[in-house]
Amino acid sequence: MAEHAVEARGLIRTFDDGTGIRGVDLAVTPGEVHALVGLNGAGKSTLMRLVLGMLAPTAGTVTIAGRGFEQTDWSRVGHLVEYPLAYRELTCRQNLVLGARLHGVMAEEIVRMVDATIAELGLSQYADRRTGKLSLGNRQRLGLASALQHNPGLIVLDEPTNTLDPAGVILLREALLRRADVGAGILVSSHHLDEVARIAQRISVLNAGRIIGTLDPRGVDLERSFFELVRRDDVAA
Ligand SMILES: Nc1ncnc2c1ncn2[C@@H]1O[C@H](COP(=O)(O)OP(=O)(O)OP(=O)(O)O)[C@@H](O)[C@H]1O
Repeated sequence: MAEHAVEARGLIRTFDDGTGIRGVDLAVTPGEVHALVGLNGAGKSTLMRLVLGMLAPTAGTVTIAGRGFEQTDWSRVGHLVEYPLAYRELTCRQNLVLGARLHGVMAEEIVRMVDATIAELGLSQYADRRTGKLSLGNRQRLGLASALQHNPGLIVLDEPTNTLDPAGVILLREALLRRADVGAGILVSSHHLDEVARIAQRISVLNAGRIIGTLDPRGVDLERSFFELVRRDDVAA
């Protein structure tokens, strides 16, 4: 069986107030878009940070392409969790070149790759503008470009459509589907059920730190199914 792009087993990380992640198993297969949905505070960002090794688990394991963190090839991972990391005084293009170097992209590949991603995310007219002068949405597009440009095998994005305009949402959707088509495994969190239903093969519902069920992306009235799952879980708790 092909190995997972990422696999988490028995992940636990609770905070002092008792919230956090309370035992999660999760896998993303190559070529799959796996969406995580949940209410504010359900634990989506915490889970993504655990999956990326940005936060240490109290218990559980994560493997990326079959390897533990120590052996992970981080040049094959792209992520945007929390806010886009970019130097304000550098231009969009300069930030992307730097990101490409950090991801180990070969020098002769960088210009072509950066130009392609700038066009892909609709940043051409801002390419030479200082990042500090970009609007919030264009800074988000830059963060996404940096996460995607090196065509990673694993992509992890936390609420990537935040601050994007409708054109940006479509560009992102197409960019993700293109990468999934060539085998990337994509883990993406969102509050927009309709949007994730367009791209995800699997939608996992997170509530109070646990995965409580899945939604069928082709199902009708996803909102109702989502709230029903959450309500039942809250009542059981
Ligand atoms: N570093 C931290 N220290 C203490 N508590 C934390 C920390 N990070 C997250 N939490 C708590 O863990 C819970 C889950 O937060 P998290 O940000 O993962 O939720 P989320 O599902 O991403 O929410 P949202 O949709 O609002 O972004 C919250 O109650 C939050 O206050």
